[in-house]
Amino acid sequence: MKFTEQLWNAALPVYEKIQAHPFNEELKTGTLPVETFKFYIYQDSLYLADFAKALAVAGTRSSTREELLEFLQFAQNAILVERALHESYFAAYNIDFTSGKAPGCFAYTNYLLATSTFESYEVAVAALLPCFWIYKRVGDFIYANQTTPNPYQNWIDAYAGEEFGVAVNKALAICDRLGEQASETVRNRMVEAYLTSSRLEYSFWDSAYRLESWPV
Ligand SMILES: Cc1ncc(C[n+]2csc(CCO)c2C)c(N)n1
Repeated sequence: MKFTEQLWNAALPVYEKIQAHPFNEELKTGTLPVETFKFYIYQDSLYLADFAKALAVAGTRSSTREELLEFLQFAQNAILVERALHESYFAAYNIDFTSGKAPGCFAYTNYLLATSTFESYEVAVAALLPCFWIYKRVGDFIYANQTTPNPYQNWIDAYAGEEFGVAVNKALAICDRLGEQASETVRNRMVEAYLTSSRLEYSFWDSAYRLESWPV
């Protein structure tokens, strides 16, 4: 069994909860309230800026130039996606939030930044993988089962698209190589990191669905 298949199995219960979460269910049927989508887009733009930094930092810790280049390309792409969000959705929906990161976004971005900086390269890669893989699987699921016409079509298309699929496969190949070469101890830490990020992916959607704010 490939190492990434082990990761998938370890976090399968979390993935199933993500796929069935009312945020994704309502995105699929097009019934998600627009205020919720706006809140999510705003949080995602804050997420992507830090995610790009975490990818770049993880890349600097790789042992090959090929992987450094791939991570820098992922990072560049995350910034371009963030810019596209601003140019399309922020303008179309008149988004002008100033509230900053909600707790769900804060927890996830800080986990990724800390892990990519202070953990081993292997563990950092495992922590970054759910951002790619879970999004791809959720995107494909929603794309295949969506109600059309759907007000969130552009968003759905981006994550079910061919281009994003290529990036996901590259991230998977890197993680498989690292997992196969790692010791048992490192592999266990990679599983733990993958699981934590999967839980934080869930929390991110749940936070947006609840329009989460700080209790104080
Ligand atoms: C919370 C959250 N998690 C994952 C993604 C997906 N994503 C956006 S850009 C990118 C990689 C670019 O190379 C990935 C995987 C997201 N948008 N928001």
